[in-house]
Amino acid sequence: MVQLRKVHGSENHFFLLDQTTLDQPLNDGELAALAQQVTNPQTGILDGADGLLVVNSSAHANVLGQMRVINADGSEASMCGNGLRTVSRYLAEKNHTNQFKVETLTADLQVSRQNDLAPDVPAFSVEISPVRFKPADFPFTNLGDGALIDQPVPAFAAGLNFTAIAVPNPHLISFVDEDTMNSDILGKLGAHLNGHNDYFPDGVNVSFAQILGKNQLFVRTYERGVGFTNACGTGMSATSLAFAMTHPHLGQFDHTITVYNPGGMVKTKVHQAADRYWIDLIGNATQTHLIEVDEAQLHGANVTTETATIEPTTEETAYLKFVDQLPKVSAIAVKK
Ligand SMILES: N[C@H](CCC[C@H](N)C(=O)O)C(=O)O
Repeated sequence: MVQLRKVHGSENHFFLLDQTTLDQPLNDGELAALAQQVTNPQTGILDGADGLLVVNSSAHANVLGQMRVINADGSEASMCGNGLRTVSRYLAEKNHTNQFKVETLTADLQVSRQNDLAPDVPAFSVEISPVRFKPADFPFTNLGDGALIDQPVPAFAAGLNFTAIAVPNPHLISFVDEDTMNSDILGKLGAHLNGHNDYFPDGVNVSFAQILGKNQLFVRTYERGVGFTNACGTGMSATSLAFAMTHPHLGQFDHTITVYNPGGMVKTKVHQAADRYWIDLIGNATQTHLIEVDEAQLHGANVTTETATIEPTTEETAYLKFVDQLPKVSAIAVKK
């Protein structure tokens, strides 16, 4: 029997699998098949999830593990901000330490345990980088041959400006008013740019942001490979950087930015040094269920209520209590 965990950052839900506990790690095809099966509300368990976080060993110095991210549709992403917080907590508790690095597809990222956000609501800070802007980094086409920063793109939506930032997974961001936030524009644009389109051949995470005040945002994201999620960590991080770059009198570098989302709230801090940017993403790392299943069922993409034993923790109740005491900033409800 091996252990699987159900975890979330701001109600962006994942199953977490530590492959170092397996006799035989899953190959890439098996990982994609398992992600699609177990995250599907119909075929999986616990109302499904937004993706699968895979922990492997790392040979890099001062690095406690490697994180891979498989979206619900089986596609692999280079980064996952909410997921990295939960992987960091898992590795911190497994190795009895609170500050270290985690290897991701393009960089070893600094992570550290933070004070609990509330009783039984553990929190971590994770580095989001590298940050890129060139069309080839997404990739995107037909939007000019330089960075896309605060530009109108009528083909996407009339009257909106867009910014493209890769962290390093690809993000398209627009600052919008409340009516636009509550309209179907984000869902339609997200579906279009993640289907057959002339701009983002590999898809893109699309975020709409409302500016609530100085260093305060509400962000909603239509994620590549998933659709609407309650929060997207890299999306909120990229949006915070776009905020500081395009609204410098409201979004400040090196200041804490509070980012509300349909699943709760995180904090970000955007930094700029000579030739690079990076973002700190701080928020909950909640573990809602411990799951026991035979390794063979993982290889066979067959984790169901028949094959797995599922134990809830007390942390979801604690997290919802934390969310209840937050200011009500949006009518957009949590997606189950
Ligand atoms: N859907 C994303 C990966 C998950 C990122 C998101 N869940 C986060 O917390 O950053 C992509 O394909 O780039």
